[in-house]
Order: sequence, then C-alpha cells, then structure tokens
Amino acid sequence: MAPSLHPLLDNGITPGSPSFPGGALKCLCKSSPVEVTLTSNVLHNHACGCSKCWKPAGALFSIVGVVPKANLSVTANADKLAIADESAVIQRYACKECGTHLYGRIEKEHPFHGLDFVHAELSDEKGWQEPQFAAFVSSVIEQGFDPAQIGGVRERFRELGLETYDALSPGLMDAIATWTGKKNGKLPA
Ligand SMILES: N[C@@H](CCC(=O)N[C@@H](CSCO)C(=O)NCC(=O)O)C(=O)O
Ligand SMILES: [Zn+2]
Ligand SMILES: [Zn+2]
Repeated sequence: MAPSLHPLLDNGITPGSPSFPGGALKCLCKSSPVEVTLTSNVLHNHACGCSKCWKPAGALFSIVGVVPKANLSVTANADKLAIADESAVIQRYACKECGTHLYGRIEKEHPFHGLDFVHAELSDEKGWQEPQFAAFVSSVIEQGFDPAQIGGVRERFRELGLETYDALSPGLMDAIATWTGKKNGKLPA
C-alpha cells in the first residue's frame, strides 16, 4: 500500500481561494491550545520532506507555507511555546505539550528573513493556498524511508499534479541565488 504522504494530499488536492484573508491556527491540545492569527493567506505552500518541519502523525511529508512576519501574531497561550531546535536556521516555535509547530522564524541574515513558516492545516477555515510543489523529497530517506520506494512517492506527487524537487522549487532556488549574488557583489544590488 502507498504510504500516506499527508492527509491533505492523500485524497486529492482541494484548491484554495485567492481572496482568502487568513485566519487562526491552533495547536492540537484539547484544552488551552496555542493560537496564532494570520492576516493573509500563505504563499509558496509546499510539501516538505525535510527532517525538521512538523508533520502530522503518520504522514511522510509536512505541508508548509510562508507569510510575512508582520502578518502573524500569537493570540492565545503564548506561554506554551518553546523553540524546537535552537541550532536550526528556522527557529520553530512548538507547543511544549502537544509538540505541534505553530510558526518558524528566521532571525539571522538569510534570503527568507522576514517570512514565517506555518502549517495552514492547523486552521479549521477553508481557502488556504493549496500545495504547489514537493520539496526535499529525497530527505525522507535520511529519516528511514526505503530508498527503493522513493520512485513511487515521486509518481504519487506527479499524479496529484505536484512537481518533486530535492531542494526547493526552481523559482525559490533562483530567489535564493539572486539574494546571494547581490550579497557577494556578483549581481547589481
Ligand atoms: N536534508 C536536510 C535538509 C533539509 C533543508 O535544508 N530544509 C530546508 C527547507 S524547510 C522548509 O521548506 C531548510 O531551509 N531548512 C532549514 C531549517 O530547517 O532550519 C533535512 O532533511 O534536514
Ligand atoms: Zn499544544
Ligand atoms: Zn522542511
């Protein structure tokens, strides 16, 4: 049987709404959940196979997107948040009780500084941007996924209409490279 990629992918992708205004994300605690409110839709929403992005139980991939950090505020139970891995580039604020990641923020100089990483599935509302591509697909092998089965995973993504990459999408990799080229003086600022 094919493994669960993610509950939002397994039964086909539901398109989001371009006019969706954002909403509240909540952790999985039954009582006193941490709540984060977003005042915009997510951008660059994608499946991520990396070892650090939060995945729901049983899923092989995370679904993660970004919002400008000015569009995100913690609106309830902020005292339950702690950084999951202080050494990671993306400082992921996780609920200390249920382990769910509410948002990830980059504090250092980085092409994605100013963007927060979030999981729109933590919202009950409909209209969040649908996943656009699958990133870091080969990274699931590092976490124990059978390399002989990875072709089937890529095929499943393609059936869903998502391209698979082993880093980010070409558009995002180009944006990173442009930022780096400007920083090192090889491109005009
Ligand atoms: N194979 C490694 C690396 C994965 C990786 O570089 N992940 C990216 C994307 S996460 C969201 O798309 C990244 O920027 N990581 C920095 C961080 O997570 O702090 C692995 O699987 O861990
Ligand atoms: Zn929680
Ligand atoms: Zn990731």
